[in-house]
Parts: sequence; C-alpha cells; structure tokens
Amino acid sequence: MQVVRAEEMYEWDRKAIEAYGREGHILMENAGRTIAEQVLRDFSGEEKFLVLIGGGNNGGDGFVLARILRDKGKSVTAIQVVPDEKIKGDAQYHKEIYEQSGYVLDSLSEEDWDRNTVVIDAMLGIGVDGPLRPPFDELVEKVNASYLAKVSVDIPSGLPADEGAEDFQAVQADITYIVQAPKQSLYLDDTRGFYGEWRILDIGLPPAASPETGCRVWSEEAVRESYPAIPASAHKGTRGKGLVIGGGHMMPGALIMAAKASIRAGAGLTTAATVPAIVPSIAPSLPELMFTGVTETDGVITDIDAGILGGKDGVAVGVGMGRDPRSQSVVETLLTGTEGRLLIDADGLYHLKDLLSSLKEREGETVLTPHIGEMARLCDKEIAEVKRNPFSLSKSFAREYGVSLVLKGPATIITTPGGEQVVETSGNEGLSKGGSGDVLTGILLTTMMQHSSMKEALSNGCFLHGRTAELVIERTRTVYDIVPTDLIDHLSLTFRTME
Ligand SMILES: NC(=O)C1=CN([C@@H]2O[C@H](COP(=O)(O)OP(=O)(O)OC[C@H]3O[C@@H](n4cnc5c(N)ncnc54)[C@H](OP(=O)(O)O)[C@@H]3O)[C@@H](O)[C@H]2O)[C@@H](O)CC1
Ligand SMILES: Nc1ncnc2c1ncn2[C@@H]1O[C@H](COP(=O)(O)OP(=O)(O)O)[C@@H](O)[C@H]1O
Ligand SMILES: [K+]
Repeated sequence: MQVVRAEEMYEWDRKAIEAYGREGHILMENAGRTIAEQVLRDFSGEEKFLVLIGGGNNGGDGFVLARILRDKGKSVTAIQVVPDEKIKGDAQYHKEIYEQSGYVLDSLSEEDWDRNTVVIDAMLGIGVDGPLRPPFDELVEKVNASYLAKVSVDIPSGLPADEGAEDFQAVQADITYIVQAPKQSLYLDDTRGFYGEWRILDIGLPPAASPETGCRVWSEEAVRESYPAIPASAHKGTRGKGLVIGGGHMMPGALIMAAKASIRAGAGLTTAATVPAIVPSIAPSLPELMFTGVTETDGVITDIDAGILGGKDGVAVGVGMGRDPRSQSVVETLLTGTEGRLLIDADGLYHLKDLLSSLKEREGETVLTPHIGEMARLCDKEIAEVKRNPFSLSKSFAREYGVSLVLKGPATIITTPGGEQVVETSGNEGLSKGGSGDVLTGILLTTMMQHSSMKEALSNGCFLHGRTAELVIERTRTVYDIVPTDLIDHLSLTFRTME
C-alpha cells in the first residue's frame, strides 16, 4: 500500500476519472457507501448520528453517508455547516439526491449533542488550507469539547494530509475512516494521534491509476514474500559473518545486546571488537560470540586494525562505544577501510557528524539508524523540524550522502540512497527503553548480510524487531515491563509467523 500526499491523492482521483472512465460522483458514492457500511459495523446499537457536512468533497462524502444511514433506518441529524453557495460539483449532486430521497437538512441545536450520539465529521478533508476559518474553527472546538464518540471521514477535519504542518487545529477523532490510502500525517509524531483508531477503506479507485509515490507501507505479506529461506545446504559461512564494534568499559551491555540479537536473528558467525577488559564479563553468557581486539586507552576504543574487517559480510559500529573524541578514528577507519555493508548507529552517528565528507565519498553501502534526535544533529536541524518533515529530510539526506537511512520511531521511515521510502509501523510503546535500538542494530546486521536488497533487509529487520515486541506483549510481558532482551529471547515468535 502506498503512502500519499494530498497532491498524489488528487492525481489518482483525476486519472481515475479522465483515463479510466470513472465519474467523480460515482467515486463519491463509493466512498460514502464504503464508510457508511463500516460505520454500521462499528456502531451496531441504537446510536444516533450527527453528520457535520462541509463545503468540499469531504462534505460530499458526508451527504452520501447521511443518506445511506437514513436508508438503513438510523436516526440521523445532518447539518450542512456552510452556506448553500459553497456546495458545488459532485457534492451538490449528492446533496440533491439526499433531498430527493425525502431527507431534510437540519440546523444545529444544543439537543443534537445528546449522550447517545456519534458525531460524523465530514467537514474538511485533504483540501484544508491554512488556519481554520469560521465556522470550522468553532465547530472543531465544539466537537473536541464534547464527550461524544467522534468519527472522521478520510482525515480529522483541520489536519493536513502532508508533512510540514506547524500550527493547526483539528478534530480529535476516536476513529478515522481513511479513504483509499494512508496520508503522510498518519505517520508523524505530532499528527498521528488525531486519527484515533483508523481504518483504510478501499473505495475502488483503480489501482492502475495510482501514482507512483515512492513510499509504501511495509506489510506482513511483503515480509513473507521477501524474507530469504535458509537452504538445507547452508553452513555458517553462508549465513553471514558479522562484526560488531563498540562496548567501551562503561557500556558493555549495548554490545552484548547487539551481538546476541545478531546471533539469534540468524547470523552464521558473529565477532565483537571491543576493549579486552569487558570480554570476561560477556563471554560466559554468550558462548557463540567470538572476540577480536581493538586499540584502546583507559577503556576507550581509539582505533581498529583494518585487518579485522577482512572476510566480513557486514559491520555494525557504535553501540555502547561512547562519545570520547578519541573514538572518532574508528568510524573514520571504517568509512575508508571497508567496502562491504556498514551500519552506523548510536555513538557511531555522533562521531560521524564530523566525517560527513568521508561518508559522501564512501563507495560501499552504508546504513545509518538514527532516532529523531540523532537525525536532527546529523542534518543540523531542530528536533521539531525533523518531526514535522521526516519524509523529505530523510530523502534529501539519503540522496546527498548516498546512504540507506532508518529513521526510528513509532513509525520508522526507511529511505534508500535513491530516495525510495518504506514506512514500518510494527512495535509498541514498550520499546521506548534504552537498549531497544541496540537490539535493532544486531538484527539489522544480520538481515543486511542475508538479503540482497538493502531495502528489504532493513524493512524486514525493523518488522522482526517491532512484531516481536507486539507478540511478547500478547504472550507474557506488558508494555511496562518488557525489556529489550525479551525481544532477543523471543524472535522465534515472529519467525514462526513467517513459516
Ligand atoms: N480520490 C480522492 O481524492 C477522493 C476524495 N474524496 C473526498 O474528497 C475530499 C477532498 O475534497 P476537496 O478537495 O473538495 O477538499 P475538502 O477538504 O473537502 O474541502 C476543501 C474546501 O474547504 C474549504 N477550506 C479549506 N481550508 C479551509 C480552512 N482552513 N478553513 C475553512 N475552510 C477551508 C475551502 O473552501 P472555500 O471556503 O475556500 O470555498 C476548500 O475548497 C477527501 O478528503 C475525501 O473525503 C472522495 O469523495 C472520493 C475520492
Ligand atoms: N513508542 C514506540 N513505538 C514503537 N516503537 C518504538 C517506540 N519507541 C521506540 N521504538 C523503537 O525502539 C527502538 C529505539 O531505538 P533507540 O532510540 O536507538 O534506542 P536506544 O538507543 O535507547 O537503544 C527503535 O527501533 C524505535 O523504532
Ligand atoms: K473530515
């Protein structure tokens, strides 16, 4: 499924009409009918419906919905919130059908905000532009202040479809019935909450007319199709020889988690490059792990011998490495001394900030896995700006430096060096604990060694991580007590679903 911006949604609509012979009013009928059927499934009791209808096509969907709910014998109050002259085109067409069906438009009164009422917000859709003007500003405020159940058609009124919105006032929906395809704002930290629960409803726009948005949502089906099976003839040398570099004397745990996650995710041979002092504390609990030395001073990794990179299929650097400036040379050696797949995370990203020109010159494939804060630092932006524009900032950064980017968060955005994007949404708030990122790094080290397509490697690795968090919560832990090592111990829960 593709993620769309408003302009792309309009293009899909336009093409469906102009090149595929669909009439606009039929598309609107389909949208309103599909949503009405879902409303009737979600609210199957004695509820009354208060439908608020705006002047654009979102309001047009509202006329269809109000008619169908009335046809089904439901108690409906339908309010056109704008003057008659604002209703045009397909919306006017459906307004006329509504009226010819013998149904009336009501005027809003205080009694309409009765307890047993569901507000259906069909005021503004993806055409919203700028701060809300009357009467929408007051109506949105009134809807939000009421205790009634609120459902929005396509998008909560007032919320922009695209990333980048700074100040907006929007309906806080309990459920949003998204028309055809998810909009960018469904995946942004500051806007996703307005959607409430959401469902994407196929209103029958021809798939062949869909624009190529270059951004898709990763699905379980995509994982099943692209996750490589282990051939019966496999041996340890064919399943990836990985190297994890990190874990100074103050943060050995990060290295342990990454290495263990890589092994459990299925790597053939995993080696850790770290300060020798911590090896005795790691080795007994992780006998599968091999070790190699580094150059160190006072428990700080100050360099690596490029010889340890020989024969490795993938290298991950940064976990628990620390920010001592003396460690920067490790990242520098990797950028210039490796040709294979290199993943840079955590403190590795901190050091990378001063090495961006070497990054640009690197020919091998590089993966960066920043969270929002690390991304802001890498591209010299405020955190708030990255939160508002994660799609476009990721795309320009990935293209400029020729890297794959995994911008982590509740919705993780994966960007290829060519600017293609994937949104991966598995996981839950239980992952907001130190160490979750280290586990992800270990998993990605393995997947990037086992997939030929880097995009699939990263998308599948993020899925493995997030889906395991979901399954652990279903089976044993809760979002309160789950810890990152639970993920490592339960990767099998997700692998089983992929068999
Ligand atoms: N494939 C598709 O695309 C399909 C789309 N469909 C549906 O159409 C919806 C998009 O419809 P749309 O383009 O008519 O936009 P929409 O948001 O209803 O109204 C915009 C109007 O509102 C106004 N207005 C704008 N900003 C404002 C503000 N700040 N404050 C106050 N008023 C403001 C402005 O009018 P003005 O007041 O300027 O005359 C503007 O013209 C989409 O979300 C989906 O539900 C389905 O039916 C079928 C398939
Ligand atoms: N609220 C959340 N919902 C879903 N996933 C989350 C949430 N919070 C964090 N995550 C995931 O957990 C991981 C956290 O990584 P990171 O911030 O680097 O953690 P750390 O460095 O502390 O180990 C990422 O994969 C991120 O997508
Ligand atoms: K709406």
